[in-house]
Amino acid sequence: MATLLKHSAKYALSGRLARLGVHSRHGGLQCLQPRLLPHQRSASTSSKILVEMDDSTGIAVLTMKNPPVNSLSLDFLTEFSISLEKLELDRGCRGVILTSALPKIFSAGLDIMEMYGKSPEHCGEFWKAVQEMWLRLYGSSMITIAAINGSSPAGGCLMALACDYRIMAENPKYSIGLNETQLGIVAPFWFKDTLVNTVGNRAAELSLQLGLLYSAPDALRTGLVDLLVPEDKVLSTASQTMTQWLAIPGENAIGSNPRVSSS
Ligand SMILES: CCCCCCCCCCCCC/C=C/C(=O)SCCNC(=O)CCNC(=O)[C@H](O)C(C)(C)COP(=O)(O)OP(=O)(O)OC[C@H]1O[C@@H](n2cnc3c(N)ncnc32)[C@H](O)[C@@H]1OP(=O)(O)O
Repeated sequence: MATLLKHSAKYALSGRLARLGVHSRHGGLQCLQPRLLPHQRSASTSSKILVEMDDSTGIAVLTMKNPPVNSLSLDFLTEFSISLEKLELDRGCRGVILTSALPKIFSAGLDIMEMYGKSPEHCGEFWKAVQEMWLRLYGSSMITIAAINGSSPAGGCLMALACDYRIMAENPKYSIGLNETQLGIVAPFWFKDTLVNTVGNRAAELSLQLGLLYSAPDALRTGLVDLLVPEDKVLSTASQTMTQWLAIPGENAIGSNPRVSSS
């Protein structure tokens, strides 16, 4: 029942998502290997996204590679949503790890150049693409883990928040948060809701009103991220964590998520 509710809530998020249908990708218990063996891997790449799929575990690593800072441009967002949709349609894919190929940056958030001096039509298309990215990630029927290996302000933080679990590099130079207020912007309500659902009301109020960017230790204390690990362990820890989540029987890890399920 919980699973069905999760599915119906999730697919109600977007008419386009409804096309994906309700099917189970989370079969019984499996013994999963955290490491990817070369012969079991497949990779697909677009210019800004690399997807590496391990068929033996059902774990895909989606790596953002849009230098210099993985800003969320219209092109990037389009490629991102297409990549995620392909994984969603792949019944063999059960979990996605989201990470960055760039040193020091997870994502700088929305591409500022997409919002400056552009036509209303372009802004509308861009905004739709931002919403689509969030809907696909937040409403995914796969387990999603953000492997945050760099700074992640504003829309970059939203991406991480839209995942089921967040693992961040314990580098004192990295920061994360919905800092829109500091930029003279009010974070849209669904940015706010995603934050509230993660850190609770009071922490979200302070965070949004002051436009706080948290250091990695403060992000952990606030609950913005779930785990800090040394920088070179972010991806391997994400892989191990994913294996644990995918070992939860049936669809219970997904179905018991309160953000999309009411029983
Ligand atoms: C119905 C229609 C409605 C339409 C409405 C549409 C608009 C709606 C608006 C509402 C939006 C609300 C929510 C907003 C969310 C956002 O995400 S806004 C973006 C917020 N992000 C930032 O402000 C990030 C700013 N950047 C940084 O803090 C730093 O750059 C960094 C990421 C920490 C990296 O620092 P560092 O390594 O020191 O690199 P830099 O030298 O600073 O930058 C390198 C180059 O990258 C460019 N750049 C940085 N961030 C962005 C970005 N967000 N977009 C585009 N470009 C970016 C930077 O300018 C540098 O470029 P060059 O000078 O050319 O090298």
